[in-house]
Amino acid sequence: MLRRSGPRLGYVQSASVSSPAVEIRGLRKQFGEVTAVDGLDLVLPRGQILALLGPNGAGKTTTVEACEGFLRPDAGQVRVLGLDPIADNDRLRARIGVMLQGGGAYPGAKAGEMLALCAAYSADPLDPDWLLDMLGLRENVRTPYRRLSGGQQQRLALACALVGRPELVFLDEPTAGLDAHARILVWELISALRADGVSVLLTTHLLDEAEQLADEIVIVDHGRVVASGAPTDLTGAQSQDRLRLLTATPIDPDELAAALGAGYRCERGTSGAYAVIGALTPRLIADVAAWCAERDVLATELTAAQRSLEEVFLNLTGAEVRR
Ligand SMILES: Nc1ncnc2c1ncn2[C@@H]1O[C@H](COP(=O)(O)OP(=O)(O)OP(=O)(O)O)[C@@H](O)[C@H]1O
Repeated sequence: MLRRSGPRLGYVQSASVSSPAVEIRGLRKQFGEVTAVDGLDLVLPRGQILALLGPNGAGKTTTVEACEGFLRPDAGQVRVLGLDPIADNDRLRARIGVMLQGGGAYPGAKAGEMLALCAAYSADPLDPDWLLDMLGLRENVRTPYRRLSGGQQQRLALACALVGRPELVFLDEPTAGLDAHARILVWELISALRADGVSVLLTTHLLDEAEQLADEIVIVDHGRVVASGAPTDLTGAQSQDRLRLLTATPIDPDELAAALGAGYRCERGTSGAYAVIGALTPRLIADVAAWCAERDVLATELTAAQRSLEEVFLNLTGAEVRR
């Protein structure tokens, strides 16, 4: 668990504020014929990390942009740090950090200059050199933005979002395109934010990222919330009632389920394994093994399996690719 480990940013946010960091009620946004967000509710309490997960086109970026004040909702209410992101935009700007894909408008500017510029907007910024060190960008201080690699640009965008000591940070796919080392660096930094009481709303396609970092995961599809909860709530709810069975030769799952009796189902998974769903008891394991033995089927694996977040996600949003 990365949480509470790693570096500290050294600016502790007060948790004793009553309004949530983000509160969205009934958000709707239409683009022509396309309903991007369709009555979405979401609450991010102060000092927590919330990960928005969803297939391509699910409405994640639209939701985040409504919070950042870049988009006017068609209906619903959005409050950020207790304020209206559009009407109170000037007051909010200094208190939130936004990680922009593409890093801003100065492709010729050097990395160090860009960060210094972002720092100049804050009354009490973090030390830019320290932040560049933290993100492994020290050697790129004099590199023009357009010459940075994709991963370096991504990390610089994160540094720009954080340098003003924001109370709340919006991170849109913060580790997209990063190599494994850089991803761990960024994960540590996000954990450090949480340890300092900073609230984080992030979107990601990486299920392990959401599982590692988030206090709360919200899965959206077709602009609506389809599931939400702590990672362990989403994956663990059914961990005690699934048996994963791998066999050397195929079996008929319906026949096995019928033999096990009422209260049991058996499904064939995509990887060739079977899942027996029902009360997980010592008797069940013995019965499944005996059923295989009677049919001369070699059971190569029999495990009390925990549903992965990926299974939960695919189950809720379907397995087909979105465009
Ligand atoms: N400015 C826009 N004009 C027209 N359609 C838009 C606009 N912005 C978003 N959409 C559409 O709204 C829907 C939701 O888009 P959004 O970018 O919010 O999804 P997303 O969940 O962030 O997707 P991805 O994971 O691919 O980034 C998509 O169908 C998208 O094409």
